[in-house]
Amino acid sequence: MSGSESDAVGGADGRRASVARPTDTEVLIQRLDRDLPPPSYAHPGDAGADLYAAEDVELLPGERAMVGTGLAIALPDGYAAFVHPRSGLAAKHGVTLVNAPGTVDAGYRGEIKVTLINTDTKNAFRLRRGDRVAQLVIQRVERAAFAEVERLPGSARGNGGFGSTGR
Ligand SMILES: O=c1ccn([C@H]2C[C@H](O)[C@@H](COP(=O)(O)OP(=O)(O)OP(=O)(O)O)O2)c(=O)[nH]1
Ligand SMILES: [Mg+2]
Repeated sequence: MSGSESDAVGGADGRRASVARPTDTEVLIQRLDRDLPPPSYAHPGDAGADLYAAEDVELLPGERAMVGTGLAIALPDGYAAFVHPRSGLAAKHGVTLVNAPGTVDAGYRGEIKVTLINTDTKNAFRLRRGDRVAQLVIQRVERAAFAEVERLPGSARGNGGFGSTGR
């Protein structure tokens, strides 16, 4: 086995149909690749909607690649989308994202891409077009008004970090 899950390209897979609810935030999507399914939540209550690979990729041990998803989106202002790894690929194959989670800005209209890396030291990983490659989490985000001061207010943690509380 190559490690590929071989989801059907363009398959009307009822199991993964996302049913929109009235409380869902509308996110406009454009399928740049019409043969791939739209992003979909596998279960009600899932935070991540699966993204599909638009191309075949083979990653040798330690190798990385930018993988297209054939998807572009327009988020409402005040939102961002985060590209997260799939835990199954990580646990079974050591395949994750170099920049996890990748940040998709609300103003970005290009194709969402996935920076896949094979961290396995022995086995190559093969992904086929149509396989689920990553998941997209949509979140509201705050914009900061950065206010410069001479001295920051004190806190219980202070400057302690990087293991300051022990193992
Ligand atoms: O995993 C990712 C991360 C980013 N992007 C896209 C959407 C995002 O809005 C844009 C820029 O991402 P980011 O700001 O993280 O990258 P950068 O290196 O700072 O590039 P830029 O100078 O274009 O901001 O690239 C993806 O498609 N996938
Ligand atoms: Mg940037």
